[in-house]
Amino acid sequence: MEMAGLPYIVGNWKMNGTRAMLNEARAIDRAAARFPKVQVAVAPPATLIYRTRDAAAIIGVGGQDCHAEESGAFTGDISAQMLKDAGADFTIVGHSERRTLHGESDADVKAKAEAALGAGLGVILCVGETESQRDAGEAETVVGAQLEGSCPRVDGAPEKLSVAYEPVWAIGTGRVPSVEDVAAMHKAIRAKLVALYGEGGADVRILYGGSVKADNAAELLAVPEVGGALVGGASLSAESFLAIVGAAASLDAD
Ligand SMILES: O=C[C@H](O)COP(=O)(O)O
Repeated sequence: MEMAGLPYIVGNWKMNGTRAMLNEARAIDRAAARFPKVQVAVAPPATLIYRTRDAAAIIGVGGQDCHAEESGAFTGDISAQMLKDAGADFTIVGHSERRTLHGESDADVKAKAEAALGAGLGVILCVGETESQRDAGEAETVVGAQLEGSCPRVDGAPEKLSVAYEPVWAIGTGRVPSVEDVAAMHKAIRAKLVALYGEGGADVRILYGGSVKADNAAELLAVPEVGGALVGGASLSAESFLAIVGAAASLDAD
């Protein structure tokens, strides 16, 4: 379900949610019908993908990670084909929590992104600098290198690819970069995507993620080259997530 051009608001539930969370998914799905100019999706834990797909008619449903191989002796892992089979439309890859806590390299992330595209999934590829990298003035260099190393190189890659810029220091902290810093980084990401993919790189959606809430969403989503948001904590209740979806819808109406 690719709807390039529309703001893309994606909830990453991380390791949160048992079946009771399906009520939130249903509420998000029902409300999404009121916002046809916003593409809405959630990435529940893998255990809930099938049920979320079953409970929701309109919104996209995605995984939070996948293995690069299709099948095999990889205890605890889930392949892109399995996500697709469970009803996923897309998967997140390269989230900083995977890069940091699971030691995933750019090469690992690239292989995962290519596997996901090969399985017919959309991909949200995450990049972002740490606080010390930003303080050292290295943020754009670090993010540029992450993109070089982890962007998928397969035919038609850009069509199903989104990039999420998530400064590590803004995730779950309540801190967000200034709109100027977001604008500068998204501009740099756009230039890198065009360098990597040519014309197709101009259409890749670039999401912002990191402490997006109802009260800052409109300001962040209005920044040039911000094509949506990857939302963690505020996506865990339909009410707070829908406030962000509503902010995206109002921008479109302006
Ligand atoms: O994938 C989502 C991000 O890590 C942002 O999380 P957060 O909205 O809780 O800061």
